[in-house]
Amino acid sequence: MRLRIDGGRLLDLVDENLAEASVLVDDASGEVLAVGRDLPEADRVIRLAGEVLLPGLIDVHVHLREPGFEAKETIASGAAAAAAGGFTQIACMPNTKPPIDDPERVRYVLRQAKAAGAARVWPIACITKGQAGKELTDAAALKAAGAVALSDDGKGVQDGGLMRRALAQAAAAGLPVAVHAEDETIAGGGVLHAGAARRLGLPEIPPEAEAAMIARDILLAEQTGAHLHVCHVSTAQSVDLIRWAKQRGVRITAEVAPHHLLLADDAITADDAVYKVNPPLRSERDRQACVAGFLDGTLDMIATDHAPHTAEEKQKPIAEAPFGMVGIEIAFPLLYTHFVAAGRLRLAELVRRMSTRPAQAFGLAGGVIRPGGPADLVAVRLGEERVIRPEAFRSKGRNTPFAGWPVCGWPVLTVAQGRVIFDERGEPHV
Ligand SMILES: NC(=O)N[C@@H](CC(=O)O)C(=O)O
Ligand SMILES: [Zn+2]
Ligand SMILES: [Zn+2]
Repeated sequence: MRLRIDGGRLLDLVDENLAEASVLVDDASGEVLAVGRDLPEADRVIRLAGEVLLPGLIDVHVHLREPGFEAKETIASGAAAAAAGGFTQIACMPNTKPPIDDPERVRYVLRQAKAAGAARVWPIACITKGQAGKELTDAAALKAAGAVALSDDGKGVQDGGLMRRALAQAAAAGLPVAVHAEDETIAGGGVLHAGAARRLGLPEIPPEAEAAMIARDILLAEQTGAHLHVCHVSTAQSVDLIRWAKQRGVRITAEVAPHHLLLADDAITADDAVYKVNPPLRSERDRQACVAGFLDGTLDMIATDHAPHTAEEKQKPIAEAPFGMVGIEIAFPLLYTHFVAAGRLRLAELVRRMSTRPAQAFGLAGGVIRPGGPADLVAVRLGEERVIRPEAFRSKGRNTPFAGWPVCGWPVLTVAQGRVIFDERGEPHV
């Protein structure tokens, strides 16, 4: 079926202009057939009201919780939440039960994702069997089954010698290694950054727990030639180390989560586990260093680290509740509002950091709307302000500290592989 989308304003990522243009897509090939004015007839026409058309967003770090933790999220609910957030492709972390550490489990994730029919899902497989940090998985076999990266996300690989062999094997297989950098001997069972930890009388996670492991992995990536992808960067030291690694020519990419750009530990004034996340919300100085690193490109891309948990789990005190925040349905509006509308970043640059760059780093097609490219796009209403209401999320997870924040830039139509996967048009609220 050929679908034509009229009435939108297309963002050109080269000259950064917005121009009225139609897009003709085909769900048989999943490709864009044509872009421009006076396009040919289609089987179905969607008429937009001047919304801005962007390439589908791509999030390389989400937790879909299936198999094993379906009360938190399923592949179907997470992929639908992604579509509502304007994401057409997501890569999911393997810290499920059982963990995704063999080819059959990779294929299981792909099958469930296909059946869900929402955002496309790319499985990330474990670095070590069972994420136990003892024995390596088979990188080549995992890649052949469809894994796009390796990660033991949720914890760091504590054994440096094992990590060195993991990077060598991943380099040979052609897979990036996405690291959750956390030295457990430094983190020592902490739960919050120093300021909030002191106020609430809880143990801290020192920033060195993250930065020390990033330093180790940079040196190992340089030595093995592997592509090191650093997850959820949260400290000033980490940003400096990644900047240094890039100057040395190390193959490294890094992501930062919206919550680490927009919140610091001074937001935590009570024992409320909605603020509990790993790595923790850091100092205001760390937050500003992450913002500077994001703006100057040291931190290449946004990834949400969408980490759904049940209300019951998050009602526990900080000491006992699980780490994690959801974010995939609100990432674009939050960043559009606080960076683009605030005049700190151009729209085209935000789109590169949420679509083009993640696609390049993980070897995915997409990140640009062009004939012959994947028919993945999102229409957003830049001017319409709405308040974040977790109860309206498609995700099963409601655990976000951004509830009640007024933001604009909401996605209203998401198309993936030429098929509508989210449509919430209707009258603009303003
Ligand atoms: N980020 C989190 O706080 N939690 C993640 C694990 C992780 O990303 O390390 C989770 O799986 O819940
Ligand atoms: Zn992590
Ligand atoms: Zn994660």
